[in-house]
Amino acid sequence: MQRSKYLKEKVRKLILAPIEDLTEKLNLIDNIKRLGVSYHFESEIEQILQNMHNNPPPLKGKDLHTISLWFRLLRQQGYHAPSDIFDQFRDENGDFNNSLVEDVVGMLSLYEAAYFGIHGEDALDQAIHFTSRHLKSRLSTMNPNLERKASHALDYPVRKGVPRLEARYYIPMYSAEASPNDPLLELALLDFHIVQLLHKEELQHVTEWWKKLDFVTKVPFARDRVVEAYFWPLGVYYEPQYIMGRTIVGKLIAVTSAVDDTYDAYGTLEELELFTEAFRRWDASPLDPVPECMKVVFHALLDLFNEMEFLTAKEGKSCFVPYVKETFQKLGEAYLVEAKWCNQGYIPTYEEYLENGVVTSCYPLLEIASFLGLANFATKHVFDWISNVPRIVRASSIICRLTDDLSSHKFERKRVHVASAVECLMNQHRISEEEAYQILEKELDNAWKDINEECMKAEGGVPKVVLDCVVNFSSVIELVYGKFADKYTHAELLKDHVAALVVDSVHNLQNK
Ligand SMILES: CC(C)=CCC/C(C)=C/CC/C(C)=C/COP(=O)(O)OP(=O)(O)O
Repeated sequence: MQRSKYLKEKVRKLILAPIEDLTEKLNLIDNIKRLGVSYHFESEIEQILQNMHNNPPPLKGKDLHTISLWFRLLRQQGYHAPSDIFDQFRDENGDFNNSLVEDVVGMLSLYEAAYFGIHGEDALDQAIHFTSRHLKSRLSTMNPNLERKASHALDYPVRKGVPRLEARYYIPMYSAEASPNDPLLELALLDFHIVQLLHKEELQHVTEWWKKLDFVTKVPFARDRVVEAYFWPLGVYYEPQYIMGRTIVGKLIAVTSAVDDTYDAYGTLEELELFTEAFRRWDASPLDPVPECMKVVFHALLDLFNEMEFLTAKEGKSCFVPYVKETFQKLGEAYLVEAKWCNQGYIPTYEEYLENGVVTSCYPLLEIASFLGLANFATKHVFDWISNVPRIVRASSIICRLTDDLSSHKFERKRVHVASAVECLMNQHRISEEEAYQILEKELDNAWKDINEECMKAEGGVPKVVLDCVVNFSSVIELVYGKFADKYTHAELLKDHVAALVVDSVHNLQNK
C-alpha cells in the first residue's frame, strides 16, 4: 500500500507536468485509463481533457494517431469532439486516403475512435469499415506486440471493452513496450493485485451465501451460476469503493436467474400467475398451491431485498430500495407476458416484442440496483431519472435483449420458448433468418450510437459515473452473450475471463 501511494504520486506528477508534446500527454492519459488505474486520478484527467476541449490544441497537420486519440479521449470523457476533424484524411469523394494504410498505428487509433460515432456521422462508419479491413489484412506484417494489440482491438474495441478485463489484457501489451522502471507499469501491476485480493474476498462471501441458499438441492432446475453472476458487476465497476454494489448486484443476478428459469423452464402458466401475484403483493400468501421450489426462490428474493435495505441503510440510501423493488415487479409482469405468449403460441410483432423485451432483458433492474452502490451519486434525481427508462438505459437494454436473442436463437428453438426477436421479424416481414440477423445487427449499431449520443449530452445533471455504469453493462453483455454464444449458460466459454480476473496471479501478467 505504501509503495502504491508513492507510485501514485509519481504518476500524478507526470499527468500534471506542462504539456510539451501533445501526443505524449494523450498517450499517457490513454495508458492510465486502459491500465485500470485512472480512478486514482479522476480530477486531474478531467481537468486536462476539459482544457483540451475548451481550448483545442492546434491539430491541423497532426498525424492520424494523435488526432484520433484526442477525439476518442474527449468523447470517452463526455465531450463533443467534432468528427469533421477527420476530413483532412479523406479525398474529394469522401474516401479515406489509401496512403493511410501504411500508418498501422494511426489506423488502429482511428478504428478505436470511430466506435464513438453518433447518428449521421457516416464518415466514422466508413472509418470502421476501412480500418478493420486493412488492419486485418496487415496483421501478419506487424511486429508481434502491435499484431497482438490490433487483433485484440478487432475483437474488442475500447468502446465495447469491459474495463477490468481490458486492463488485465492491456497490462502485458503495455509492459512489452514500457521501460522496466516505468512507475505507471509498476502501479498498474500493484494496483491490480491489491484490488484483486478484495474481489476474491467478495466472491468468497457471495459464494458462501449462495451455498447456504442451497438452490442446487432445493431448486434443481435453476442454473448454478454464482461466479458468472458476480462477474457481471465486476465488469460494471471494479473499483474498491463499489464493494457493496458488486455484492448486491451479484446476488441479485444469481436469484433473478432462478426466477427467469422458473418462468422459462419450470412453472405452468397457472403457477406463474400466482408467482407474479406474489411479487405484485410482495407477499408469499398466493404461493400456497405452488411447488416448494418456487417458494424457495421467492423467499430468497425477499431476503435479498431485506439485505439490500440493511446494507444501504448504513449510507442512508435504503430509501432507494423501493425503486428497485418496483422495477423487479415490472420484470415479473413482463415475464408473465412472455409466458402467456409462449403458452398461446403467439408471435408478437417486433415492436410489441421489444417493448416487453426491454424489461425482460433485466437491465433496467440490474442498472437501478447497481446505482445503490454509487454512494454520493445515488441521489433521488438519479433514481427518478432511471425509473422512466431514459434513452441510454433503453439502448443498453435493447443491446442486452438482442445480443441474447442472437446468441440463443438456435438453442431455444429446440425447446418451447417465447419467440425471439429473430422469429418476430421473420414472421412479421416474411423474411429469412439471415435478413432478420442483418436487421438486428443494425439495431445493435444504432443502440450504441444512442449510447454515445447520450454520453455526450450529459443532460439533466446525470453524473458521468452513472452513465458509465450503463455503458459498462452494455459492454458486459457484448462479452458474455456476444459472438453468438451464451457464455453465461455455457459457462466453460467464460471460464478463462473469470480466471483472468479472480484467479490468476498478477505476477504472471507481465510479458504473458
Ligand atoms: C436476458 C439477459 C441475457 C440478461 C443478462 C443479465 C442477467 C445475467 C440476468 C439474470 C439472469 C438471466 C435472466 C439470464 C439470461 O438468461 P436467458 O438467456 O435464458 O434469458 P431469457 O430467458 O430472457 O432469454
